[in-house]
Amino acid sequence: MITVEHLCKTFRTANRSAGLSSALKSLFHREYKEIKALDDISFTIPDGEMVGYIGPNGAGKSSTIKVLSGILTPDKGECLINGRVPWKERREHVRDIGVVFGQRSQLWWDVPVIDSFELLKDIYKIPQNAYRDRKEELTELLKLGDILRTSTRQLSLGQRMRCEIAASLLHNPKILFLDEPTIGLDAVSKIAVRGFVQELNKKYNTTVILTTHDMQDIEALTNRIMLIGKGRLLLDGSLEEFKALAGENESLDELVARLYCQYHI
Ligand SMILES: Nc1ncnc2c1ncn2[C@@H]1O[C@H](COP(=O)(O)OP(=O)(O)OP(=O)(O)O)[C@@H](O)[C@H]1O
Repeated sequence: MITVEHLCKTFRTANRSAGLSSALKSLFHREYKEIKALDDISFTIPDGEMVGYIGPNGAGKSSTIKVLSGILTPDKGECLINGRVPWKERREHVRDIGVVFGQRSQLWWDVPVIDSFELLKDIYKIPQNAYRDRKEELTELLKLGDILRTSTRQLSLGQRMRCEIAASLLHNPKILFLDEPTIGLDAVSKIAVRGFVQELNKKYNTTVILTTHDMQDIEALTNRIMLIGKGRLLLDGSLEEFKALAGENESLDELVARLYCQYHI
């Protein structure tokens, strides 16, 4: 169970104009601007739910995932995941979660994928038998047989993403955070990733929080949508309720674009 109450996070960044004289000036006098990445966010996610967390670029989606995974400490607010505060009990918390950032890799770049898996086994202290069974299961489901001995840098994007997903699940986490998991993938790879996540949820009741700009991912995988903009949670309801907002002949992409305009986000 994930409970988030009144979460706030503000980033303070230096304002810098272009040019050498501005660079010199900024050595003596700096102006700062504040960005409210998370502005009073509250929600609850029960075990086994698949949630789509959507919003435009810069809305605060990744910041939320970072707080929930314990990477980022909020300024204010509460968050309890399976009874733990993520950023305070990180060591224990990471055993419960798997995280896939589509735009970043958690695999070691120059070594065969299987070596990354072995390292993760040691990091998560996965017992040998449990690791072997899990690796075999993931290898079969994600069709990794031919690529486990290839180094990450030599994999295609689709192959790498399947390996990333397997790596995030080796320790059998109860919660999976997927941040743009199908970005840049071809249609076949996208369908494979979606199918796998559906199976995972069905078999293990894994909670899935998916952030993406791909509304087909959202439609295929989630039963609840949360829409965030400028750090604020603007909509939270079932996929059906969300779809009902669409006008006649309006696609989900068009609906989302209209909502972004409507909310000025
Ligand atoms: N480390 C940081 N320092 C300063 N500002 C940051 C930092 N991380 C995020 N921000 C700002 O916080 C806001 C929310 O960023 P976040 O990455 O959470 O958005 P997002 O919804 O994930 O966007 P995208 O869809 O582009 O990935 C943005 O305005 C971003 O510039």
